[in-house]
Amino acid sequence: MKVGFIGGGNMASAMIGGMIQKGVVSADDILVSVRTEKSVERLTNQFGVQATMDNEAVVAGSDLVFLAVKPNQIKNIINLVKNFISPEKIIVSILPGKSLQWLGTEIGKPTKLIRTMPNTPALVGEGMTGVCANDLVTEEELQLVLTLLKSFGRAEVVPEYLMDTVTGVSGSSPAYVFLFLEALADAAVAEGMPRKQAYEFAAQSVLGSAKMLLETGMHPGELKDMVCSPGGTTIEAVAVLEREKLRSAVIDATRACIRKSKGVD
Ligand SMILES: NC(=O)C1=CN([C@@H]2O[C@H](COP(=O)(O)OP(=O)(O)OC[C@H]3O[C@@H](n4cnc5c(N)ncnc54)[C@H](O)[C@@H]3O)[C@@H](O)[C@H]2O)C=CC1
Ligand SMILES: O=C(O)[C@@H]1CCC=N1
Repeated sequence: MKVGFIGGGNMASAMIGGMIQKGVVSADDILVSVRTEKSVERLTNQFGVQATMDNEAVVAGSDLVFLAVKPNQIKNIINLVKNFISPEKIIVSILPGKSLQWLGTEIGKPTKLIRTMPNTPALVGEGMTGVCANDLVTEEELQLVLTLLKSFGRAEVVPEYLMDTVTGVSGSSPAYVFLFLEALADAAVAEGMPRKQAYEFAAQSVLGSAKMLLETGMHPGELKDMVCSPGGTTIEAVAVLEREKLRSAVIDATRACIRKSKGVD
């Protein structure tokens, strides 16, 4: 199977890297179109894929095509390539805010469409992708796409009305987590820890905490309580985070992201 990507930026590169590393698609079977010669060179050197500036050639030559450009480019791209989209090809969007119906209308003919929202931890095999499909996609085809997406992390089917929520809770959230990690490390640096070591201690702590939540099935409040010794150090930090409204800030920020995803034009 030939897998195409229109757009080879941050997100597509993370997905391509993950797929090749896991061996679900070989680099020879991946075609990518980008806007500049420099990007063609980067993708060829980095992954050994076939990179080009010819979007039509990528659609014509692929069985499955990921649309991985920015939302403001997608109308133009669809106009350029729609004549090369045939009924047996599967089109997989990774764009926020663009519904299956919107994509179908732009393409202008019955097309197998899958809408996804991945995230950049795909680059290290720990992505999280939300997925929904239109009714022209068979169960077998959906499973095939899930296999591709699971090569770089977890992937789950969700109803389409939750896709903007997926943008907020996992698509965009690595950025919020990196802000938190940077601040955590800054505090350690302020107390004299070398920067590199501070990132290692902070990142491994967040990684381990996330793993505990996923693997123990325990409530996050219970896991937090396990860390807070009575009269101890942790509860002092928790009290400051509560006073500074960390949780409200995260809820408000995530909902702002979801609102933006709903309103993408
Ligand atoms: N970066 C992220 O964490 C995530 C991004 N997304 C979505 O993925 C899409 C791509 O985002 P990024 O990779 O971050 O953006 P990016 O700016 O890194 O990449 C965009 C890519 O599109 C290509 N491109 C632009 N115009 C083109 C054209 N006319 N023909 C062919 N290629 C063209 C560029 O060469 C570039 O490779 C966006 O819709 C974004 O919302 C979804 C989930 C996570
Ligand atoms: O910021 C963005 O628009 C994209 C969508 C999810 C993550 N990055």
